[in-house]
Amino acid sequence: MFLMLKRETLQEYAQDMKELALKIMELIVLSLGLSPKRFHDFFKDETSYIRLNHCSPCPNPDIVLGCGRHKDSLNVLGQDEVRGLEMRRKSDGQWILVKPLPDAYIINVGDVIHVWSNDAYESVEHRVILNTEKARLSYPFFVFPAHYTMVEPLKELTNDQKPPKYKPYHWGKYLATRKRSNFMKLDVENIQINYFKIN
Ligand SMILES: O=C(O)CCC(=O)C(=O)O
Ligand SMILES: [Fe+2]
Repeated sequence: MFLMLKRETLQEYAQDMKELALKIMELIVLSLGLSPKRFHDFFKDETSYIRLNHCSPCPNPDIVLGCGRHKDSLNVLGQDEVRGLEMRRKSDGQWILVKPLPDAYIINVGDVIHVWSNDAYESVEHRVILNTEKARLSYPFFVFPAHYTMVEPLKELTNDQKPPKYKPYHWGKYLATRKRSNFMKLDVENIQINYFKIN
């Protein structure tokens, strides 16, 4: 399959996605009882991007994944009509197939909001399984803070009764470490926010 996309089209799409993602973050922040612009400074030098995932049909979907299990930072995920995305249900660890809905995005809250909110919001583990007959396309927009951002529970949300549940971590270093791990195909662990969890 060939995908012909003009640079301007993707730039325009990215701009719209960024506005949508920031709007969603404002709603999340409001729900935490903070000022809607509380997260904005983290994104002054944002490092957001679009990923285009194309999975060809596969005769042996039992032995290979389109995308191994992982968690992300906040992303707005568009997908075509081919099923493949699975989310891990927390209660029993089962993988649940996400039915694609026409004209709907999936909002993945992701790790950074998980940590900023000190566990009020939770990042969900997911993976992509392959289809025997059909190719599949997905196009998540990841809204990433500046590389120099220290990610840690927001001070306003922690106190002596509710201590921070994560140690601060450097976003750029975290990303670099993840990129070096095997993120792609194997059912193996890669670095996750629980590495910074305070016991
Ligand atoms: O293809 C999908 O539906 C999800 C892809 C994904 O999880 C990712 O690119 O991080
Ligand atoms: Fe993902």
